[in-house]
Amino acid sequence: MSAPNKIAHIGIAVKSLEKTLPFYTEQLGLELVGTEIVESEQVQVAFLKIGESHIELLEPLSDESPIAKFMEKRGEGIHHIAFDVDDVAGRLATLKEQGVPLIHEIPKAGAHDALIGFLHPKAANGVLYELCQYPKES
Ligand SMILES: C[C@@H](C(=O)O)C(=O)SCCNC(=O)CCNC(=O)[C@H](O)C(C)(C)COP(=O)(O)OP(=O)(O)OC[C@H]1O[C@@H](n2cnc3c(N)ncnc32)[C@H](O)[C@@H]1OP(=O)(O)O
Ligand SMILES: [Co+2]
Repeated sequence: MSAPNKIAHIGIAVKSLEKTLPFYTEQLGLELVGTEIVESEQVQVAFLKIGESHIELLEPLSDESPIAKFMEKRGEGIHHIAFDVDDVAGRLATLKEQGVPLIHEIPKAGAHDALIGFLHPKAANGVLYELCQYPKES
C-alpha cells in the first residue's frame, strides 16, 4: 500500500465558527478558504489554509451531529486527522480485508466534493482518522 499524499486537514470541534474564526484569521494569521454546510454530517465547516494542508473547524448543526455528541463527552478540541489519498474506495476495501475496524466501508460525500471515509478510533489508539479523495483538478 502506497503512503497517503499528505495531511489533508486536522478537524477541530468548536461550538461556534463565528466566535472561533477571528482567533485563526486575526491572531494566527491563517487564510480562510471558505465555509460550507455538510448536511450528511450535520456540520458547518470552515477551512483555513496552512501550507499544503488545512485546519477544518467543525460546528454542529444539530444534536444529532457527531460533533455535538463528541463535544458533549469531551468538549471542544481536536476531533480527527484527515489523510489525502488517491483511491479512498480501494483503501477502505483493503483495510476491511485486513480486519481494520471502519466506520464507513464505502466512501461518502464530504466537504469540497471530496469522497471520504472514517476508520474507527479503536483501530488507531483512540485517534479518529478520515481518508479523503479530492476531485482531480482539470
Ligand atoms: C465534513 C467532513 C469532511 O472533512 O469532509 C468531516 O470531517 S465530518 C466530521 C464529523 N463526522 C464524523 O466524525 C463521522 C464519523 N464519526 C462517527 O461515526 C462517530 O463520531 C464515532 C467516531 C463512531 C463515535 O461515535 P459515538 O461517540 O456515538 O460512538 P461510541 O460512543 O460508540 O464511541 C466509541 C468510542 O470512540 C470515542 N470517540 C468518539 N469520538 C472520537 C474522536 N473524535 N476521536 C477519538 N475517539 C472518539 C468515544 O469516546 C468512545 O470511546 P470509549 O469506547 O473509550 O468510550
Ligand atoms: Co474532516
